[in-house]
Amino acid sequence: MKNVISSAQMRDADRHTIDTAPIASVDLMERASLAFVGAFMQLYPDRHVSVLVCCGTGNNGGDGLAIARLLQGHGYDAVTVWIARFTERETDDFATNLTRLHNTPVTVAEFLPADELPEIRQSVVIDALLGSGLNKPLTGDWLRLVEHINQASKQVVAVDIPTGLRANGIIPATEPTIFAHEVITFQRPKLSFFFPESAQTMDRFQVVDIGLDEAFIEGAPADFKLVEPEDIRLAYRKRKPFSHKGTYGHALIIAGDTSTMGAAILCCGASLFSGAGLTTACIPQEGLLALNTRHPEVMYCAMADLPDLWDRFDAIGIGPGLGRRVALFEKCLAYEPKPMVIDADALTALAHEQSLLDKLPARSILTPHMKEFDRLFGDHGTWWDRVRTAREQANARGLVIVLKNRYTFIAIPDGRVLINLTGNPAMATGGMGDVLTGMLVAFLAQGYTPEEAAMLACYLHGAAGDRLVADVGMAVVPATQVIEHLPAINGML
Ligand SMILES: NC(=O)C1=CN([C@@H]2O[C@H](COP(=O)(O)OP(=O)(O)OC[C@H]3O[C@@H](n4cnc5c(N)ncnc54)[C@H](O)[C@@H]3O)[C@@H](O)[C@H]2O)[C@@H](O)CC1
Ligand SMILES: Nc1ncnc2c1ncn2[C@@H]1O[C@H](COP(=O)(O)OP(=O)(O)O)[C@@H](O)[C@H]1O
Ligand SMILES: [K+]
Repeated sequence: MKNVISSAQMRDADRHTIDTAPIASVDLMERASLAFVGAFMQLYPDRHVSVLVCCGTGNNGGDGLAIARLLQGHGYDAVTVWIARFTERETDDFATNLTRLHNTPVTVAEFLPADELPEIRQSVVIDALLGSGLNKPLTGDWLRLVEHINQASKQVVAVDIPTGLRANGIIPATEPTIFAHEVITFQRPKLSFFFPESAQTMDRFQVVDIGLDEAFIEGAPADFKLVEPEDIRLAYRKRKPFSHKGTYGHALIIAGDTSTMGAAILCCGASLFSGAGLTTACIPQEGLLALNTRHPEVMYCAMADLPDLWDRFDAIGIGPGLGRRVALFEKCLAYEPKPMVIDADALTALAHEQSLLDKLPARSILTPHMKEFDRLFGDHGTWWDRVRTAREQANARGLVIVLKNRYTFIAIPDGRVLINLTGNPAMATGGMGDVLTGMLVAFLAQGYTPEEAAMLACYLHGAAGDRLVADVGMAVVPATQVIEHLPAINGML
């Protein structure tokens, strides 16, 4: 897993790399700018595209000046630079890069406070006004310039972070920022990029390596960790030659009601395709025909038989489409504790009867989306607050809380939050959460720890959706397709 680090830690990594590599600070800026230009050229290969690079006078602006020079060197023939001289301060590396830029044909215009801003005629604006040095909301001339750029409705590519966006995940809705279509960010994504409020500021980001000392970054204390493909490869256990169905555990899915039987069937299908040795469904009897037709491999257990059969199961998933049968949930909490995934209607039951929270088996997995989370733990005005509560609750109660989102946050008992990067908006369709729950139960049944199960299920669920978009070209991914695509994921493990 990779650390997500703060701006202050990034500055430390910067300094450490300069001291130990060793590399001159201005050469590190050159490396960052080269990396930016490499990514930019992929986005805009046409050398005749007109580009306006808007620079502040700090190091983000210094990057902008180097980028303008490098683009010109690569044959981009319509590069213009604007410098916002709104303060007398400039960094040394900015000054060096300005001298270097003056030796090129790139046109440079400087603007003082209150100067009138000309119309922006270029097609693409590179935002190098302010970066991770942002220390207060934009006001005055900065705000005026940012609004001028936003109003021009051009394609905006931000250097490192959109001007005005804080890096630390706290994104006040009222703080103005530039709107960037693309962000090319250095070494690590900024924590804010994973919070839904960042959508008011940016569309997409990509990370470029600028050669900072990785060992130093990974040695820094970090509460947020990115789940990487390598983590999945290491955690995932391939099936053994002499194994049998008993090796892979027995998953019980307690789900479904008359009008929501599909949720139970999706959940069972996901368990089946995620490798549980056996899957049993505790559904209303009226759903049996559908279940047997769709997944003849899945067994059935009547509600009344649950207490007698309970010992057979290695992991329990409860909640998808459970509807009026939620009383079952309370009953199950009285049986011998088993690894458990609590979703959907079972989460709502928890919200109504908070005392049940204390009865959950240790290290249970809760899988709320935003609304379920707030019903359970109270309204939250921002995602930062919501994630903070998830951390506190996971830590205090020893739970794994899978807070579902474009980037799902997995709060684990030790206080850390794992961020899952896979998945895409084509997956924003009903039933997708039921699939995730079935996957989680299957991994628990196979003996994975709740943390491992959460990491594997979230990653593979999103990766299956990503494959369907990238390889099959689907614009919308129905949940059944994710289930059927899960075996194909095996090829990447
Ligand atoms: N590893 C790194 O940290 C590297 C950083 N580089 C670049 O350096 C940037 C950070 O540079 P700086 O620390 O010089 O800071 P910035 O260039 O982001 O900001 C410059 C200065 O503006 C002032 N300021 C902050 N918020 C303001 C506001 N709202 N209104 C008016 N003034 C404000 C602050 O005094 C700040 O130091 C990064 O974003 C990145 O682009 C790269 O050059 C290379 C490596
Ligand atoms: N825009 C998106 N990007 C990535 N993943 C998404 C997106 N929209 C939904 N998902 C994923 O799909 C699942 C939806 O879960 P949920 O809202 O509980 O669905 P349902 O209740 O319909 O089953 C979550 O795992 C979520 O992360
Ligand atoms: K910027």
